[in-house]
Amino acid sequence: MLRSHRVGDVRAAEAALAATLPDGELMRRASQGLADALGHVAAGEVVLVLVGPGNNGGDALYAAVHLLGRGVRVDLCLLDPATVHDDGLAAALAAGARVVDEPSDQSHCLDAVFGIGARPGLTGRAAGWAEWIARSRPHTIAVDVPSGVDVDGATVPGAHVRADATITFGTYKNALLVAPASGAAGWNGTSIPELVDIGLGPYLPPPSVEAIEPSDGHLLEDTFDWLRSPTSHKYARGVVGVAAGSEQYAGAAHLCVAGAQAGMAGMVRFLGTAELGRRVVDRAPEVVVGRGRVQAWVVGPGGGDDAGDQLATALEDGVPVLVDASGLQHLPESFDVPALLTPHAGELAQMLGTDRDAVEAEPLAHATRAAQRWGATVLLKGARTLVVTPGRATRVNLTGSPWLGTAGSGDVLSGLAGSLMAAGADPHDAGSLAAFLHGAASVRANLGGPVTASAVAAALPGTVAAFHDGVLDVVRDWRS
Ligand SMILES: NC(=O)C1=CN([C@@H]2O[C@H](COP(=O)(O)OP(=O)(O)OC[C@H]3O[C@@H](n4cnc5c(N)ncnc54)[C@H](O)[C@@H]3O)[C@@H](O)[C@H]2O)[C@@H](O)CC1
Repeated sequence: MLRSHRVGDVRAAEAALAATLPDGELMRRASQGLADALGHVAAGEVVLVLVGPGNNGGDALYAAVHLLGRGVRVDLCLLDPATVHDDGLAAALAAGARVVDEPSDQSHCLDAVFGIGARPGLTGRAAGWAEWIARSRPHTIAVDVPSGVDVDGATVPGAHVRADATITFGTYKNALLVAPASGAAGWNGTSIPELVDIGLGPYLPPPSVEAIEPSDGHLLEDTFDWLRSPTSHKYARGVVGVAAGSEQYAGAAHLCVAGAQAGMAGMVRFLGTAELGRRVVDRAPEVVVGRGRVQAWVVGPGGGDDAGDQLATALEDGVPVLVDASGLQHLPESFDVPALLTPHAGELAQMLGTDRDAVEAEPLAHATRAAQRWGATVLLKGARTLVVTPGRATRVNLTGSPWLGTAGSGDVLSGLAGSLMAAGADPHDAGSLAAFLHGAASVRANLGGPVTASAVAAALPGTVAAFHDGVLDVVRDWRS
């Protein structure tokens, strides 16, 4: 699991660790790690270091000393010479760095304007530097975080640096994992921001945000007891009820069922019109049509006018429920059962009485508001799908690719997540595991190119197996 922490928690952990170490040792570790991570810069090349007033600038100045020692040339732009890290500057100058007034034609840039001490939004010269990066496109590495982003809220409320990569210290920060700020941290293909271990681990509290990784296949056996049982049978695995599809969106019924069949439940029960039921069974003969006992319900994908009635009926069963799409327009005041709500940004905006732009600008804040409002788990679909449950570390999904934004992929996701709930996962684990598997399946289905929702569903069983066996390979493909 990748973990990110809030600034206050990072600072407290740093203070506790620093108290056990000689003065300056933390910055020494950070700057050494930073210089090591800059191994791709060759002797003779010029790196422009944008230096702010705090320790973030100090890290970069000491890293510059290492670079200069390797024959790299270093230009320094100082935001304010009066407030720069004095000892760091003296060391860099003594090693041969040169102070320049403004950026010019350097092809490498180190953004050390602000770190975790940043107030969001750059102004004045710092904003001008961010503009220069956007215009001249030097290869830019952000130190700890890209300057100007909101580190905890993971938003980009004003001018900020857009980096090609970020090298961060001690633990991830929310802004490096969660959109939209994660876009400024410079994800490249399959890589994520690089983490330099400075020894913070034992001093960190539980994370603010976490992300499932390919090596977390143990989560399946941790979550689904019956996976370890040789006497397991279909009812032990659970039955998932799917109330999805309508005359207008008949395909949603098929796709939701396909997602549910690819999940962990032992049986799928379908509820819909007689005609839709016949069509579902024609394509998926394992499905049982009609009411009966289920361990979790999925209501709403591609639903019609009766979505409200279907949700009310499902809630009478007293089992966990996943509500998607049209079902989201009929939410009760609160839930008496574990609930997973799976809106996209537009649907979440409607639920909260705001507009889509506001949700996209602050997805973490809005998903959190909705989770608290309904006392439910909210899975906010997007390029960085969020799963938010009051009292739990938020999960952000890092698998998938832009190709996953395709008609019907949400129907597959809700079927899959409902299937995991029926099989014993709570809404938080079900939503986050489903998002992880769904994204990974899309990449496995066709790395680097388009996928259909049906192809994603077809790739799911193999993805579950590979995850369980710890042999998942490439799971993301984001090219910025
Ligand atoms: N605390 C520690 O022990 C360690 C800190 N490290 C580094 O230290 C950084 C944090 O250092 P600092 O706390 O000095 O914080 P920063 O280096 O982020 O700088 C904060 C300073 O910048 C000013 N500032 C922030 N945002 C501004 C804005 N938008 N416009 C104008 N001025 C603004 C603040 O008033 C403050 O003076 C980390 O990100 C990391 O790079 C590392 O060396 C590891 C160890």
